[in-house]
Amino acid sequence: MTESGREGLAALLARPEGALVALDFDGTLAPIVNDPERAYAHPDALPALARLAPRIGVLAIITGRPAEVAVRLGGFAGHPELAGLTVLGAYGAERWDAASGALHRPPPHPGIAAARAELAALVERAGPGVLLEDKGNALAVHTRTAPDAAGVFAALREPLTELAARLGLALEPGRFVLEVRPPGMDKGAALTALAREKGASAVLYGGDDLGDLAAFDAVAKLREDGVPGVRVCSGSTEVAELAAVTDLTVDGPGGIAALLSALARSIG
Ligand SMILES: O=P(O)(O)OC[C@H]1O[C@H](O[C@H]2O[C@H](CO)[C@@H](O)[C@H](O)[C@H]2O)[C@H](O)[C@@H](O)[C@@H]1O
Repeated sequence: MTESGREGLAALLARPEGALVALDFDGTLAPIVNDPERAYAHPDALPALARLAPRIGVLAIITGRPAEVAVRLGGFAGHPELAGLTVLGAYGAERWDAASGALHRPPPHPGIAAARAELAALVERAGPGVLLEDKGNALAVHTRTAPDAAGVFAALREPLTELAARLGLALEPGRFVLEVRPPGMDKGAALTALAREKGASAVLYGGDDLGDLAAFDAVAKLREDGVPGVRVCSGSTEVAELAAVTDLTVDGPGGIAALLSALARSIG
């Protein structure tokens, strides 16, 4: 644990009713699997979240998934303990609040329809094991199940970067995934806005992938602005570099669930 992380954690435990705990979904609450449609939350995640939520100010999920997909795969709806949960989907462009059940979803970016048509052909040509995940307002090309997952990922990066730029979209690289999505929002902006909205006195953010870097940067910026925070890496061999920019590394989604349970026990 870094010194700043220690301070962030101490502030969270000293005044848990003012704390914001925000977590990524895939790779942090849900183990990574081959089929994105079957990426369910770790069995210990929901009980840990349910124990922690009533003991802190705000619990949030900030994910690249559409908000309603994260709610479904996480099993987050209909739990009295999670009545205050907020899920920010599509890197913060979408919002679902458990309290009201309301879902805010912006209209699709005009470039997405054109990207959809082009990507279908590109994925077809890329060979076996390359999958297209259609998220409505974003398109993710997965190479995890290709025979040469890393090679295909590297080969697709340039054409997808070019396609995204041409259509006014952004390219979001992740764990064997290249996502084409609307620009203008990231997890850092989403986390900062939520922290300000809720008047958070301390922040904890946990994530596992490159898309979480903006949120880790946001925690560092909040710290400079006087809001203590702690950055937790859900560790993996796939994104080993993340440990260098976080305060604490735990062993994947199981480690995250154990940390959340330990926080709930410490708060009492
Ligand atoms: O922001 P996140 O919640 O971490 O979502 C990021 C992307 O996660 C998903 O892909 C990743 O998980 C899949 C299921 O375990 C795995 O097969 C894939 O290799 C990973 O990259 C999701 O499918 C994407 O849409 C998200 O953007």
